[in-house]
Amino acid sequence: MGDNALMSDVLELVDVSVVREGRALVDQVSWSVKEGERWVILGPNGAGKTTLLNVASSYLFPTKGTARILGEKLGAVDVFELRPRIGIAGIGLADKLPRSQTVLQTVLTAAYGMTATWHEDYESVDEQRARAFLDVLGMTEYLDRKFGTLSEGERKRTLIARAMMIDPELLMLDEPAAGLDLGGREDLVRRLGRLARDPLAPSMIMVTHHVEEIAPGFTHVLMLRQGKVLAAGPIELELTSRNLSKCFGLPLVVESRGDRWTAHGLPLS
Ligand SMILES: Nc1ncnc2c1ncn2[C@@H]1O[C@H](COP(=O)(O)OP(=O)(O)OP(=O)(O)O)[C@@H](O)[C@H]1O
Repeated sequence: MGDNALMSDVLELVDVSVVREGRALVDQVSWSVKEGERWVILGPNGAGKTTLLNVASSYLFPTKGTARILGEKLGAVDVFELRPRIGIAGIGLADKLPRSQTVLQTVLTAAYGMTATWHEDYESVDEQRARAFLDVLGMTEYLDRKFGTLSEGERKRTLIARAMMIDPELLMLDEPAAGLDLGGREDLVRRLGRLARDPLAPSMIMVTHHVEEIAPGFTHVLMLRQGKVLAAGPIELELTSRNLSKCFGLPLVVESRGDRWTAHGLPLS
């Protein structure tokens, strides 16, 4: 990473609101993500995290405000040119992918912007890349397994490899550790940590509910509550007990141990 002057904005939201049925799901959010940064979006259920991620990935237009993604202004750019530059690993995608395709095919099809069709004429260089990403995510033993037979953790790791396959400039991870058991979560956090610390890896934005899921190497946090930004900035400055308590609406203590985070509620008096 260079110094600030050298970093360009990967994402620049100015006063962005998303209003539905008279309610601001995202409320006057101003937020910028610079190249190379790794952001965590934290917030309780219904805070607007997914809505914000949908704006940041060009799938939702703000009702008010302006959004620039990878230097392009939403509304003035052809989103079909923009979207291939953004990798998204969210469990919503899993339902759209054919269950009968193998893990390798599931990742390979991403290179061609498809969810389904499988050709026999993929370039061998693409296959090598798909194998390499699956290896990074610990999926080498599952290459020939049908996607539909994978466990949730295996499916999530496959989806991250798939998102990497397009060589994205921005990688979005929507609750990648939700539903995983302790071992699965720790395995994923280790792998995400390796990715986050790789200077060649894309800028990243990860949505989560739990500070325990923040992998080492993540640099910034944005806390949302009722659609509004409560805090945004470097993790070591903003991930405080005070901010987290306000964010989740009850007294919480957050601690860092080594390069990881934990949080717990205070006992009832
Ligand atoms: N199309 C819509 N119309 C009306 N309300 C909506 C719409 N989409 C989402 N909402 C509401 O907006 C709020 C924010 O939803 P969003 O999914 O962004 O929250 P979230 O922080 O991702 O929540 P969770 O942690 O539960 O996934 C929720 O109260 C949700 O019910």
